[in-house]
Amino acid sequence: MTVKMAHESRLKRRSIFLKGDRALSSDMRCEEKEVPTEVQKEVGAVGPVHIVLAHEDDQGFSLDEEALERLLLREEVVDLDVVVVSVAGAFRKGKSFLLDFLLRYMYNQSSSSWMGDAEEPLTGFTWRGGCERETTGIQAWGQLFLVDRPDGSKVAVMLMDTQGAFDSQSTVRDCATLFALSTMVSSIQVYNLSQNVQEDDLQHLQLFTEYGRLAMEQTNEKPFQRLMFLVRDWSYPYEHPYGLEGGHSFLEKRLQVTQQQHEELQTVRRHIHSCFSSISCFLLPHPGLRVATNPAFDGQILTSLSFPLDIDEDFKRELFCLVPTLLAPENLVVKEIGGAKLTCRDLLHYFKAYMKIYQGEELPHPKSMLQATAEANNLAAVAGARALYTKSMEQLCGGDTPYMAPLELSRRHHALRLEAVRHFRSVKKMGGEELCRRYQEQLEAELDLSHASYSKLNDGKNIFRAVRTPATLLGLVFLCYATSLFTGLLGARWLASMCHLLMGVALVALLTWLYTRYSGELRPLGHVIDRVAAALWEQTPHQVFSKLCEALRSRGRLARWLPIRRPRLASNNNLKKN
Ligand SMILES: Nc1nc2c(ncn2[C@@H]2O[C@H](COP(=O)(O)OP(=O)(O)OP(=O)(O)O)[C@@H](O)[C@H]2O)c(=O)[nH]1
Ligand SMILES: [Mg+2]
Repeated sequence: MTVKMAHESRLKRRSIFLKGDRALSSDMRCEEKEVPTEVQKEVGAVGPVHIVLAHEDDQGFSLDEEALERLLLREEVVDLDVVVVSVAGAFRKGKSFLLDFLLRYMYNQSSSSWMGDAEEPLTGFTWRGGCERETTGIQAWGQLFLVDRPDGSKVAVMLMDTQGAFDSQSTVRDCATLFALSTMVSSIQVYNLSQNVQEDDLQHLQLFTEYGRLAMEQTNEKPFQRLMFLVRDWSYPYEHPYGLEGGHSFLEKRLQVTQQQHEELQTVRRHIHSCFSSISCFLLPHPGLRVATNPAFDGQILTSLSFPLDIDEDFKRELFCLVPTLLAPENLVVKEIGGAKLTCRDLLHYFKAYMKIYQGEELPHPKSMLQATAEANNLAAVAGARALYTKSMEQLCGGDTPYMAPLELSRRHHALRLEAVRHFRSVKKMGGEELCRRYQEQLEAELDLSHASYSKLNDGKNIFRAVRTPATLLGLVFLCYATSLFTGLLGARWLASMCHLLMGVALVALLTWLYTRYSGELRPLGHVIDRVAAALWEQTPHQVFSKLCEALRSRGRLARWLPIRRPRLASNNNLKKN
């Protein structure tokens, strides 16, 4: 084809476009325009505002409260009901590109030729070709649009663009946080997908919405409002035609729950149905290879002589249906939480509250599928090994078994611990050696703790341990009595009185202890008396006895009874040396 023929065919196609498309025909002109249009001027004057900022180095996200306040607390919108339209999904799938058409519609609400001038570059939310991510955090259009609804009410419409999920710099937690946050604050969430609705798309939606539901107060109502699956580059119009109707039949099939399905598939579908009050689907054709692959394409919807790049007719036609489906006054959905409509002022508060929850540490961290599976595998293996150990220990020294020598108990614990660890290691697990070692350490620590509590239980069965407190207190009573008699005889009355007083205290303590043991009441008091008695027991007879043994064993027997000379602190010496 010669250059002239190509030029002619382009012009011909342009005129077909102008005639064929009812709505677009009136406003579109073929002449090259140098003066920016009204829409261009308005879009250029405002621009997107970063309301949620993504921080580098795994620092998460933060809310730019001032920017959000500037947007939502404007006098003309602050008390109006708010409609929030958000587009979310994987990165590099044309979200910002689509939002720029939504912008054109909002700036040209009354006109049927809202798509704008044919040769006008597509501006607004930043979009571009290439394989690296563009949008980060959450951006809102720097102006809310006032719309009169058919019922006479006036609402403010906010358009929101989100960071694409699954790029190489974001963790699963980042993706879940942004998706959940945008779903929580929006009344219409567009889930932007490519080519088909795959099972993993549904699983991610389940994960992200569950993460959102976790941060919201529990109610019986569905937590989110309208969800639209937007399938880009739909290539099977012969099975399900483009648009809303084709999307409806397609989605009905995809989200159908049948008894033959595996439980896992049923759960995902039930979860999605339980989260949104209305779910729809729109099948959008491919915009044309030149849109997707040519770096020089700047969003013009019509071929120009200098840039022979244009958007496919099918795409334009379907886009022309899609945008009003979302934004026509009769289709707007006011944001509601817990059944109450939100004004812009309310939305600001909710935004701040939700952001705080995601910045805090009380929510669990969503994990990748492999990580979650590996952790579940390891946890199951730990539970199996722990059960094996506990069963054997219960048989050995459980509540209804007799007292056992502590040394023998410790020996059996070590043998069973080894067996449990061997069992843990023999179970096949995902996640590699590092993770396995971490869980093994956790298991070993748990078994040691169990051993400590079995030892205590065993000690409790020792009759001498059981009578230690009353024996100590009785001993104290007799000691005080004898001392008071002796000191009374010597004439040291005040000392005798002191001994009487101490004897009284010991007697009251003994009676209280007996009462707590008999009734099971005042247990903390009983525990304190036990501890004091144990301390007395260990400090006096036991310590004296052990010192005596040590002294007898040593050469200079009496030397041991002399006050201990403490060695000087090494640090002091060092200091002096220095
Ligand atoms: N295949 C295909 N490409 C599209 C479509 N819509 C836009 N594009 C192209 O996709 C590329 C990325 O567009 P963006 O709007 O920046 O994509 P995004 O999803 O916002 O990307 P991130 O901001 O990185 O998440 C651009 O080259 C667009 O021309 C579509 O429906 N199908
Ligand atoms: Mg983008």
